[in-house]
Amino acid sequence: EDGSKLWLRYTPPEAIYDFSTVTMDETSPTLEKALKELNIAWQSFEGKDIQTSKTTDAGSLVIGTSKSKNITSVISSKDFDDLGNDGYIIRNINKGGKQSITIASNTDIGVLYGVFHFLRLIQTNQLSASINIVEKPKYDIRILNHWDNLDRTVERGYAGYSLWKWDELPNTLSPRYEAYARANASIGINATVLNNVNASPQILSKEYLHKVKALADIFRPYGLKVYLAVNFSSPKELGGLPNSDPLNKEVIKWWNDKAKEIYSIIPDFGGFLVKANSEGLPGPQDYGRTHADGANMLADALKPYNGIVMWRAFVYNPSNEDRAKQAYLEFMPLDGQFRDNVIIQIKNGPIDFQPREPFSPLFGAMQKTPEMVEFQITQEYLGFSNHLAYLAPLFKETLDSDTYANGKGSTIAKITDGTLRPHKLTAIAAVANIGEDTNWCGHHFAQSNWYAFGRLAWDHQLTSKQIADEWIKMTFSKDNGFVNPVKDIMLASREAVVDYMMPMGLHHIFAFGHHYGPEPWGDVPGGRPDWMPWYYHNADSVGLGFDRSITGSNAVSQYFSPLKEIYNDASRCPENLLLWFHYIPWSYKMKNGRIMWDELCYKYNSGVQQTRSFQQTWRQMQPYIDEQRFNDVKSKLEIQSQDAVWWKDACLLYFQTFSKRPIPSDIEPPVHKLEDLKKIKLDMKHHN
Ligand SMILES: CO[C@H]1[C@H](O)[C@@H](O)[C@H](O)O[C@@H]1C(=O)O
Repeated sequence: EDGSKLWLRYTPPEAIYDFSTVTMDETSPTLEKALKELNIAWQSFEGKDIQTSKTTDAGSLVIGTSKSKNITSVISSKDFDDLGNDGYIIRNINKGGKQSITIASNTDIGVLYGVFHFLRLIQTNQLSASINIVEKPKYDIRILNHWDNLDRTVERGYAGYSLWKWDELPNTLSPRYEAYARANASIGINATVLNNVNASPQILSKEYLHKVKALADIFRPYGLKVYLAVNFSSPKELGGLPNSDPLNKEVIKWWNDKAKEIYSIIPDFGGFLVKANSEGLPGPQDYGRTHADGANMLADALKPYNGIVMWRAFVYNPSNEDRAKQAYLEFMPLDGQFRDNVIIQIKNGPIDFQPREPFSPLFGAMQKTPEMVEFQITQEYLGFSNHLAYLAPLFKETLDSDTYANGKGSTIAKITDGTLRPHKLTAIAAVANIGEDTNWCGHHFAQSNWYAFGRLAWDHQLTSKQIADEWIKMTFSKDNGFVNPVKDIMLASREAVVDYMMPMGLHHIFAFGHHYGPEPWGDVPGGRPDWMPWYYHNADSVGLGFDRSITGSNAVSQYFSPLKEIYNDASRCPENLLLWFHYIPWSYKMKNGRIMWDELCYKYNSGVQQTRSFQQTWRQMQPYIDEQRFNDVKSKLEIQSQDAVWWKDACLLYFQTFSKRPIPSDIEPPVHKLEDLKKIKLDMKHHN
């Protein structure tokens, strides 16, 4: 039992609904996958293949689209009006005294999603006799971003090499390609960007497009569309043109021709994801043009084929006095200038996937431009694949944040899912944590973040608890003795990471480059200030934190009222963001009466204690699961708790050189010396 089966284990549940015969009177590659899935489950539950029949008398499970006679004879056509492309109905229908469950959709992919939902209900013991479910996704495009390079290294990937074996494609096809598509379909993910946003121009070469086509062909029956990240300089680098200026006619023609070529090879190609003028990558600004000029040129090339452009807002610049302000400053003036097949892809926070950030103030601010969230599933800043950090609470914290853009209740979820702004395009993205490792994600619990992203992209109203509950039951065990304590670990885990790494709004005090361990003292004389930890923490003899108030960088003014006033006022600012928005004296009184320095010590300590309690709980879980996964998780939790101590010691000992105050006597005293911690950077390599 190695974890390779993800949440698709189909261990026999308490009660099995009889679907030994499935009725279906249509066929398509996707419907065949639906039958195949039912068969995998039935094999696992009962050790037998399912039978299929074309008429409803035979089976107790009927599946099909609104074109199926079996379906239209029991479900009225108006029930399909509201389902869109991906929605479905699962209904128990009593016909002449005979019960049968019907799974129906406008499309075959909707049927497949319905089948996965039905199987999830069985596996989690939730299928009821009176079932009547109508579901459709909140977002049209539910997309993974792979940061996979063509040499198969993965930027910020901690689960081995890339799944895509470019050297073997298109002739040799790994079975994992289908397994990947199937896993995505099971949670409603319907799109994927195959390559890194730091994109090689080579991906658009004819040779690579044929490799991409091979993957697209495997993914298609599972409803998974392929997109590519493109390098803005491709016309120059790949096409040999003198420049890649988006207003140059030759450049425009190059992209038009390229789009035509792509669609002749992959007719349902999704579109482009672009990182431009960010971290040294080329972009329209190289030619004095704007993000809108660049995005629109690509959008025009893709438009005839219904392709879209996801243009990233991840930009920052050392000349700005506050990195957190840059995206807003660059993009707000362009609101209203983008084509209708462009969507702006914004990281959840204004800096960079930190354990906790406030939401990016761009959300809701661009009134005329569709916006989408980019989350990071891969744990670049949350302990890689070594630390257990269940991210649904982080994702939901962003989605549930009220921007006040259209008055109270303008949550990021409602801004981006079309509820408040009827944009043509709605989408949600996350940077994948998937690699070649047998268990896909490096840590068994990291699979839950892939799962949670898919589930929330489908329905952001689901709670973190519900998602954890179903994931645990399908992945490990349905026994409450296991489910409840493990769910508690998961639900507490992200906050524990915040506590032992960067509590109270601290951010970006990571070690240079690898972003695993702490390096609050880090400095490169003459280096870029916005890459230096001191730029973010500002520790000195008086206090700690980044002053983003009106009298500081004034980043607070990028938020709508009343948030800007709340964030601006240290006494009203949520304490978990205090040092994000304010520079606070060490002796400042917190709401609980402690001074800021003491509170910082208690927070770091609490993070460490939580990792210890995770270990304790996990040790009791041995009877419930297989040896291998039990031990894998046990040793990872050990690493996590050692790392937590390292973080606490490094940050407290370093900040103490400024605060000059004692560490409260009732917390664990540091076991390291600051000089030693400074000598050895905490790197994941330590543990291998
Ligand atoms: C793909 O590059 C990444 C880079 O590795 C990462 O450290 C930073 O978080 O963000 C960049 C981005 O999102 O573009």
